[in-house]
Amino acid sequence: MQYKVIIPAAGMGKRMGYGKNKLFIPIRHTPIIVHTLAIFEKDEWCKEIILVINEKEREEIESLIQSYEITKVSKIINGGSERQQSVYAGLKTVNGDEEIVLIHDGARPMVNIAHIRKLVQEASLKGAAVLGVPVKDTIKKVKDGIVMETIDRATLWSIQTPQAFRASVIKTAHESAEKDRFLGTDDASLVERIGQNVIIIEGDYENIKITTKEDLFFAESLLSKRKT
Ligand SMILES: Nc1ccn([C@@H]2O[C@H](COP(=O)(O)OP(=O)(O)OP(=O)(O)O)[C@@H](O)[C@H]2O)c(=O)n1
Ligand SMILES: C[C@](O)(CO)[C@H](O)COP(=O)(O)O
Repeated sequence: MQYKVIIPAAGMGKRMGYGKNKLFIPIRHTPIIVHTLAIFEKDEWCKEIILVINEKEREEIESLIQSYEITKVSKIINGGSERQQSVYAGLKTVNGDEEIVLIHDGARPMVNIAHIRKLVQEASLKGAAVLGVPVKDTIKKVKDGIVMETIDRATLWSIQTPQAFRASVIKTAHESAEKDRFLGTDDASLVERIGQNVIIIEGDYENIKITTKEDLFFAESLLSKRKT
């Protein structure tokens, strides 16, 4: 079983406050984006990486790909101002309709290959599948600083990437979202809105998205543990 992966890496890392794209921050002397790319370089089921970048960072990215010998990067596409636009730019380069396409944040360098493969198998059967973990905290709806509602935690999952789709499903979903000017925070929400079921595959709590500086400490200790 094989898949292609689109890796959006064109963000600005504003919440990290690093002053440039957080994906260049080194963890154990290797940039975050390289850790992420290396996972798919290693997975034999992955046949192609489509990397979506900020055009101003092309030279830096190409140099990293060369020096770390990431051979599966077939295309380096310029992204947009929103994550969804970046993903769609990468998706437009995918021709087949039946192939399995994964979309994985460049900011998630610790995803487990076994979970990726479960996603691929589920997406090939059902058309759409995402990784997630049950929420550990109590979640409440708040308005103007006042708690409006406590949501039943048994129904809540924290959704991650990769998100895996049959190419025809995710292409239709992005086309529909663009036509309707709908902006979602993940790709699965675009698929849900066109009436396609999305299957949850339980992942693990190590697959964090590196977003704020506290996440760097967690990532550093996890990657150190894995290397020992
Ligand atoms: N216009 C954008 C915005 C985000 N991303 C990518 O989507 C992933 C998830 O986005 P996020 O964690 O929000 O990254 P940033 O947008 O860089 O962070 P911030 O919102 O703090 O600026 C990241 O790998 C990021 O590089 C992208 O390709 N294009
Ligand atoms: C796609 C995602 O990682 C799923 O949790 C998340 O929605 C990305 O959000 P961001 O604000 O673009 O990082």
